[in-house]
Amino acid sequence: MSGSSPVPAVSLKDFDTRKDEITRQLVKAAETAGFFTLIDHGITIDEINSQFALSEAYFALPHEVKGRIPHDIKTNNGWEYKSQIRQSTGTADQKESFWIQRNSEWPTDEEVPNFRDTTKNFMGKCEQISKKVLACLSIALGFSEDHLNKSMDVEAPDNLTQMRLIHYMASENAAGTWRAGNHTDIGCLTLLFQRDGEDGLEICPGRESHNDHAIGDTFHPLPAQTGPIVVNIGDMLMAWSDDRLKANFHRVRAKDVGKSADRYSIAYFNTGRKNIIMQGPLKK
Ligand SMILES: O=C(O)CCC(=O)C(=O)O
Ligand SMILES: [Fe+2]
Repeated sequence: MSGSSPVPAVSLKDFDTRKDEITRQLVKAAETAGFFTLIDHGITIDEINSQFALSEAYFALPHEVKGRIPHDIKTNNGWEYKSQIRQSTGTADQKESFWIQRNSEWPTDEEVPNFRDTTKNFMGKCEQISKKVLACLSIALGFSEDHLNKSMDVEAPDNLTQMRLIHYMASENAAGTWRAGNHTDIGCLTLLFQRDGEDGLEICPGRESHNDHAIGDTFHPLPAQTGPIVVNIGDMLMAWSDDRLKANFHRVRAKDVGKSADRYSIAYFNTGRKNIIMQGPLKK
């Protein structure tokens, strides 16, 4: 690991002609750190900033308005406030978040102008990028190029892929609390957007051995940058690759001592279809 980022940056430039090289880079990172960043992915800084502006506008709404769509685990849609308790910490993450799927209920244009159209468009771009990565990983695993994407069809009514807007509230002397406790992602592949200066994400890449929830293991900060997309392998893809691709632990911290400003992040969780059975190459 070197430089300011503990994970490799992979460029998607000229994807069609560089697919073999990109595949090699992606699979190497996915087999070790379980994390990489994507650059030249086609979403502009303006588009990313606009999506974050909508997220800030949404979270600035009064609790009564956000509570109009409460988080529902059956629909994967809605707002939660300091409610997610991680197994690793047993305490609630110090954050609020809004979960959305394509067929979700959305804030109205009066509540947050253009929220729905802009966010749907942004989700569509995340889907296109995810498709490229999943095509490469399918090939690397010895499957046909469309193997992983077949389980992902976002138009299918049983698709569970979702976007999550996250807001970590400003805090002071946060020792003993977590913005997001140690965890691996349960889905297939996560795309995460951060903004310059809003650090706090820490990852635990390439552990040779691990203990429960990676407590006591070494975590490395992954500096926040507007532009590069942080991508990580989730538990599903680890299973579907017979453990070859690694779902690694990560967490988000505020400063133990002193003030931490608000932090916003946007995660796109490729989760796949509920009614499709997937197996790894060894058909275990
Ligand atoms: O907000 C972040 O940077 C990470 C969020 C995360 O890991 C998650 O929601 O699964
Ligand atoms: Fe995560």
